[in-house]
Amino acid sequence: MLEVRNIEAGYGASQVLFGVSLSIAPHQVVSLMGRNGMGKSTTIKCITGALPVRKGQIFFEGKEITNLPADEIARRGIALVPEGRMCFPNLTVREHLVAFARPPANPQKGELAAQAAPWDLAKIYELFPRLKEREHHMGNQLSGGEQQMLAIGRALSTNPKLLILDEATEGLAPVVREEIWQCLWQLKKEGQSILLIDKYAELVNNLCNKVKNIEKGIVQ
Ligand SMILES: Nc1ncnc2c1ncn2[C@@H]1O[C@H](COP(=O)(O)OP(=O)(O)OP(=O)(O)O)[C@@H](O)[C@H]1O
Repeated sequence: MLEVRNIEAGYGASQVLFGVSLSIAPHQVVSLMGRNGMGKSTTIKCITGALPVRKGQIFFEGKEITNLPADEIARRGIALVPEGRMCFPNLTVREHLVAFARPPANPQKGELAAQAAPWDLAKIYELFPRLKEREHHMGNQLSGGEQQMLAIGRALSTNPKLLILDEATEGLAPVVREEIWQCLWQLKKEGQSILLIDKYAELVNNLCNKVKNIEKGIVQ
């Protein structure tokens, strides 16, 4: 469903990606692993349209999406749970989960369905009962773990075909981290396609169908 072909990218005069290739089949969970500063987040920025690709191509469901605007890439069904969560301080939990919601893919239109049952508010609350309890709290009244759950819930509310998580368990208490990993297992069970960046190698290896390593901006 996603194919990244030999992309190159960087910031100003500094080149960070020197040839990253990566593919994700429907319902696969794939991880990009690598030491700090190797270009994992930069690769994700290129896929989601936040950073221009200088060379190479990216295809999603067979169509080229290289350097399309970020909102168009999101509309095609790629949702990002960004590093740092990026919850809005002045929106309630419920508002986060309805403001960005989108209906699921329509298989009758030839679109690939992302999962068996579409994500609506009830299903997101079932996955994260804590969000239901905090439904009327503002984004800035939540703990780090709750914000992370909200960031994942918000991404799921768009019924993405591909969910991308950038360091989703970073900085969380062990018990909350465990909850997020349980959620990822649940998503895998439901057939959600996922691209995951996380530094817990053993957990990543257990969960993922495929683990790719990035070294100095190169993934082969
Ligand atoms: N906005 C930016 N402007 C300039 N350089 C940047 C920018 N963002 C990242 N870089 C640099 O690009 C390189 C790759 O960064 P990137 O965030 O992709 O690494 P990463 O593999 O995700 O590592 P980390 O785990 O530390 O986030 C690093 O050297 C970083 O300093």
